[in-house]
Amino acid sequence: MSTNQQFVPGLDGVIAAETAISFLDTEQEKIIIRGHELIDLSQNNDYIDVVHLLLDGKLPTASKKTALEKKLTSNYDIPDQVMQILSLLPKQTHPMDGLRTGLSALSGYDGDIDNRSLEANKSRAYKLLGKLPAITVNSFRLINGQEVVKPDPTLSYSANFLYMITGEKPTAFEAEIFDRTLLLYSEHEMPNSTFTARVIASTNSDLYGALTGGVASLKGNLHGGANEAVMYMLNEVKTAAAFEELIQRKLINKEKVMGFGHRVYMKKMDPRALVLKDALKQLCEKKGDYTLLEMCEAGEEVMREDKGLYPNLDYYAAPVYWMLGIPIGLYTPIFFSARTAGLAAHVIEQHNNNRIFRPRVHYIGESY
Ligand SMILES: CC(=O)SCCNC(=O)CCNC(=O)[C@H](O)C(C)(C)COP(=O)(O)OP(=O)(O)OC[C@H]1O[C@@H](n2cnc3c(N)ncnc32)[C@H](O)[C@@H]1OP(=O)(O)O
Ligand SMILES: O=C([O-])CC(=O)C(=O)O
Repeated sequence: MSTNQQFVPGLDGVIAAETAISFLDTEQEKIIIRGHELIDLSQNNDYIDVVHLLLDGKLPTASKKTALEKKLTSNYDIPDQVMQILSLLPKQTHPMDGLRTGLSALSGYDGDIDNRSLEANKSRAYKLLGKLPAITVNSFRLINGQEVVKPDPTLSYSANFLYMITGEKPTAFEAEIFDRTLLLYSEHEMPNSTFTARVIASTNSDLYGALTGGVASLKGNLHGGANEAVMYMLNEVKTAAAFEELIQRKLINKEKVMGFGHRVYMKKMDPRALVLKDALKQLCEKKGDYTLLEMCEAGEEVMREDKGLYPNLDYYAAPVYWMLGIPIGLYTPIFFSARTAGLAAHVIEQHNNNRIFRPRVHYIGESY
């Protein structure tokens, strides 16, 4: 027995929601976030602006921005018991699983968890965004047997995040590049993790549960996990020629090359990747060492010529994070942390106009 609907593997091209949050306009090659172009935002605005845009619907005025920064800073603290839970995790725990555990544990500290009103959800989202850098960094540190690091509220949101990661106060240049990566990762229409979060939210479940599911989705290397996979691949060799060979070998072995391809931009470069390629160039220039850029460009060329495939954001995020001195295990958790703004906006939108997701199947089992 089957329904009359056509089955589309991977739901390729299927419309899953009506949204006012974002849209990948492939015809005009624009990533639209609430009417603004993400690439323009990455040149003229910072992550905090985009957080406000996603959650409050418009870019902030100067005073709203200051208020938002204060709101985030005042929510930096993590309950000690959550840190204790994280300290009990075995050291082979994947950093994304550490983050997932910490995020999930925070739900028990929300005294208003059953309140799904717009205001309650928004306030919850901002509180979580305040806590995410400390949860992300300290879950990683505790799993690795390192001391917990406390946030520095005198720094900007992104500078503090980077400071907690590296243990050193970043230069303005480093903080700005890191901020740009957060901004570019903040929202991207209907990737697997957003769909996951919306599906969970559609049962009237809460933001913590929806986000926790989002972490699990983002961990996979076909999605967010690709950024760390790219860096492991780059670290396998030392020169552009060797990297070219490595990629060619992977293609001969019919392996997927991480950081390439995209469901929506399969035959074009992800516009966000170009921005981070430029950031990598700037970082190489500062260091006076262009090796990583040369390797990435060599990989890009082989993939374009041999497969007609182009880099996605993760391909250039990886070497940028490497050059900022960020441990590889934190690449995907940072992606999630930045994406929390977009995911929360989607969960709020789903709660505000909800119908439970419940698709059908084509049955191909035993006859009956
Ligand atoms: C920020 C992000 O999350 S971006 C995505 C990050 N993920 C990655 O970089 C992982 C590598 N890329 C991929 O696996 C895919 O391109 C995805 C998951 C991003 C998109 O998947 P889909 O839209 O389902 O495309 P699908 O996997 O069917 O690929 C279509 C064809 O291109 C090939 N292809 C796609 N990506 C790659 C790749 N990275 N390396 C080699 N071949 C690839 C496939 O083998 C397939 O070829 P075929 O038609 O000959 O079988
Ligand atoms: O859109 C997608 O499928 C994946 C992606 O690039 C993202 O989540 O940023």
